[in-house]
Amino acid sequence: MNINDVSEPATRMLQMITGYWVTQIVHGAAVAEYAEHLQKGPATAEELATLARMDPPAVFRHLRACASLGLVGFDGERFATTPLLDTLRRDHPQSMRGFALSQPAAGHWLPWGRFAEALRSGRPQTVPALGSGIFEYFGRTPTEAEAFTESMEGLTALVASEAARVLDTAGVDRVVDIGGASGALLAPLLEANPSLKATLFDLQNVIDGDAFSSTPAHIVARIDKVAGDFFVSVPSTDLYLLKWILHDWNDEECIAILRNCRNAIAPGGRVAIIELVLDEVGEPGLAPLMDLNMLVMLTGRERSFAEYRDLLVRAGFGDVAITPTQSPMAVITARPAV
Ligand SMILES: C[S@@+](CC[C@H](N)C(=O)[O-])C[C@H]1O[C@@H](n2cnc3c(N)ncnc32)[C@H](O)[C@@H]1O
Repeated sequence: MNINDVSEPATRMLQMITGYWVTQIVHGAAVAEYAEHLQKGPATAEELATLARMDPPAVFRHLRACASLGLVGFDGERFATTPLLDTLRRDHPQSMRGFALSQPAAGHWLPWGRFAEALRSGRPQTVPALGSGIFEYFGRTPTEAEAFTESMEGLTALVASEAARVLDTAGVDRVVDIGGASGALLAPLLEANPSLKATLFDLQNVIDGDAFSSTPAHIVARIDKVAGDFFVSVPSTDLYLLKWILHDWNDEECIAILRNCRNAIAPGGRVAIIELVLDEVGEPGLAPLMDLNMLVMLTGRERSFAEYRDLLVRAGFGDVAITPTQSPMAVITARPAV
């Protein structure tokens, strides 16, 4: 077996099996803030260890592994950043920092450590691993919760301008982002339509957190923040956004959320669901892998367009349409059935 020949099945398998090492190496780079520190110029392992308050020999070994993965460059003395490492900067336009901090942290890592049990039982592993569901866990671990909200912001940046391009808000008074986390989805919509108002709706701990960290102040001024539980009720409006909400929940829970939107929707209103949409079995892409994240973490699942349409119809909506975007996500719109 040639360990460098990725066309060899055993080599690929070895890479897959040790994939979690890479996950934690990237997590360590985010925790040590190499991307932020190296933005100012190349540095030695000792200097980076001092800045990060970490063990210098361990930091050198970490940086050597990072160099072998193409995360940093090395000139024989000092380490330098790369475009890949730059995506771990908080101010990067497509920042992956929050994702790198939150996915390999205990809230996701411990349930994923029980993956085989999720396969056996078909049930999420958050309660056995964390003692509660993930959103309750975030309620008592503010640092991890903030990293998760930041991760949602980074991933939303990949799709927000596309959502604004395909969603016509002419004549819409107010858009409500249900479970909107950092509110990053709202900014391009508000930029595109100067008369549009917006509400960010999420759990109390999220609303109290560091929302809108990357949103310009003149846009933030147009957004109300409302704390609540979408299983109880949602604010009334004429356009609801639900991005990466329904995939968290099982069919009955999704229908409960959608019925609350249906009950509160203004005449002529719409819901817009923004999700990865499952394709044929064997199609490459994020959706089949995200589906397993839902299996381990929550009661939800990824769905096909037909499955989303079925949920919407059962919750009292019709006129269901899907618009693909130039991101991995699609926008599914619906209006109350007459
Ligand atoms: C997967 S995140 C999606 C965040 C955001 N929509 C996005 O796509 O970036 C799910 C969001 O739903 C919120 N959430 C979970 N349970 C909720 C509830 N019962 N009521 C309101 N928001 C809730 C979480 O706090 C979190 O911000």
